[in-house]
Amino acid sequence: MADKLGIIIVAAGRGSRMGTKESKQYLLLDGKPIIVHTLERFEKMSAVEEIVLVTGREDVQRCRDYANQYGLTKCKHIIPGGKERQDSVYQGLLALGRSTEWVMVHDGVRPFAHPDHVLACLQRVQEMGAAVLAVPVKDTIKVVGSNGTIQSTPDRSSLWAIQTPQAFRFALLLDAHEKARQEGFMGTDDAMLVEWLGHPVDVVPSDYYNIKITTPEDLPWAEWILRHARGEVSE
Ligand SMILES: Nc1ccn([C@@H]2O[C@H](COP(=O)(O)OP(=O)(O)OP(=O)(O)O)[C@@H](O)[C@H]2O)c(=O)n1
Ligand SMILES: C[C@](O)(CO)[C@H](O)COP(=O)(O)O
Repeated sequence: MADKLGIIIVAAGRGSRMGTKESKQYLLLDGKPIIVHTLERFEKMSAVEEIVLVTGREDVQRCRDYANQYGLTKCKHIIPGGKERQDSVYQGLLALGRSTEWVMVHDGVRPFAHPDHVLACLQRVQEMGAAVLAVPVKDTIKVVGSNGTIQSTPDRSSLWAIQTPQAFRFALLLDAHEKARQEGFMGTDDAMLVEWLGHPVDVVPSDYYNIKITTPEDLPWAEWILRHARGEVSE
């Protein structure tokens, strides 16, 4: 990719569903903070030149120390985030600046995005302007009403669980964020803001190892994925 590509890694959340005193992105996985595992994945990719890490205001210095300790030389900006994930991504966009052509947004608590899938996403975004990783859902999904009964069963063949990274033409994502801020529209991912603008978003197949570490039962699963990636356990 010849044009300027910026990576935003958001890690300013509190991890309330994890329920630990320490925010989940700093919990240790094989002796290393989860956020460092995630950053190392992107640091190793030759297509990646510049990473913006968005953290809690109180964690900026800690993250600077990690960047030095673990040799994360591509982590060029470490900045404070906002109240919601969407606010944190917006701060990342401002830090990258308008000379950026392409941007990829990734959750700091998704340490296992496969480099081949990240590259596939980068290829697709150049054709489509917006591309996200995803996997087909494995369960039957129901829409449940406030009275606790099933309202409907969407056709599973069209349901995908959306992951990160999510890649966009920079100007498109900035426009989506600025309009959403003006109109008070909130989305749980960046694709949602771009969809809201009416722009198509391409879905790039990923794998089920690219989990978001969200609740306590994800931690032993994450340890297993790490060992599996190193060839220490079989399927
Ligand atoms: N204000 C926020 C909220 C979330 N995130 C980041 O967005 C990613 C995905 O969010 P999620 O898993 O929901 O993290 P938390 O918001 O920390 O978790 P919870 O919702 O359980 O509090 C995480 O890397 C998280 O740190 C962020 O940068 N800024
Ligand atoms: C961006 C995301 O990881 C895509 O699956 C997800 O939407 C984040 O949502 P959460 O509400 O912060 O878990």
